[in-house]
Amino acid sequence: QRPKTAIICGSGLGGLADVLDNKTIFPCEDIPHFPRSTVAGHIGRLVFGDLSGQPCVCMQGRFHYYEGYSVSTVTFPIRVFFLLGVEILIVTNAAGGLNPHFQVGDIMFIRDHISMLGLGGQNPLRGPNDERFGVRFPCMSDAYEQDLLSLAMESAQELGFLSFVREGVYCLQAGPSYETIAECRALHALGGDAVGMSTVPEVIVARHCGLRVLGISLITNKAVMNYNSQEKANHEEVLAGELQLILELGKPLHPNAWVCIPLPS
Ligand SMILES: O=P(O)(O)O[C@@H]1C[C@H](O)[C@@H](CO)O1
Ligand code: HPA
Repeated sequence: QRPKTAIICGSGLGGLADVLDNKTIFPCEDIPHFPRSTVAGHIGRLVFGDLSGQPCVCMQGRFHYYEGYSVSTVTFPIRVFFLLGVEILIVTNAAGGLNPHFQVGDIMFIRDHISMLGLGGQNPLRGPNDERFGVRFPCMSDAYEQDLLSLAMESAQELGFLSFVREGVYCLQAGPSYETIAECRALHALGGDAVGMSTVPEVIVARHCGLRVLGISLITNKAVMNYNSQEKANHEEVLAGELQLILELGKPLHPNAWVCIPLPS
C-alpha cells in the first residue's frame, strides 16, 4: 500500500519511526538521486510501515542546506513523496526556544515561519517552474494547515499534553553555526518563537505540490538571549532532547506523541 502520510524526523527524533508496524527500510544511499545524510542524529533512510493501521513513510534523517546541499537538493525527497501519492507531510525538527515562555521539552506546533534563507533569496522553487508539481507563484499564507493544527491541538488536549504543547512561529537560519545573542533577540523581535536550521524549504516544496502540512518543533534548548548567560547552544544538547524528555521531564513524547498526529483516513 502506498503511504498517504510522510513524516520527516528531526535531529535526534529518528527513533520515532520505531513505532511503525510492518516496516520496510530503504537506506537513502540505495535510492537514486537521494542526497546522503552527514549529520549526527540523522540515520539517512526511508522507513515504510503502518502507523495506527495507516500506511506511511518516515524519513529518518533529513538533509540540510548547511551540509553543502542546495535548497532544491534538500527538498528532493518531498517531490518523491508527492509522486508516491503522499497527501500529508508531517515535518518535525529540533529547535531552540526564542519565546521566553517556552521550556526545554515543549512541543511547538508550527503556526507559521520566517525564513532568513528565503528572504535572502534561497528559495527551493527558484529557477524554471516545473508545472507538473505546481504553480509559479504558490501562496504561503496557509503553509501550515489550520485543520491539521486544530486536530493536533485537540488530540494534545485529550491526551493531557497541553501543559507542554505550544503553537508558534519557526525561524530558519542557514547554520551550521548557532545564532549570536543579537540574532536571537532580532528573531524574537521579528515574531519568532523558535529557531532552527531546516524544515522551511521542505514546507515550501510540499505546499507547491499541494501537500497538507503539519509542522512540529521539539524545543531542545533555550536560545541564549542574555549576555550574562553561561549557556552555549550545542548539538549534543539538541540530540539529548528526546532522552531528556523521557528521563527527566517524564513527558511522554515517544512513542505516545504519535497519537497526537492526525492521519488521513
Ligand atoms: O534537522 P533538525 O532541524 O531537527 O536539526 C537541528 C538543526 C541542526 O541540524 C541541528 C542543530 O543542533 O539540529
Ligand atoms: N538554533 C538553531 N538550530 C537549532 C537549535 C538552536 O538553538 N536547537 C536545535 N536546533
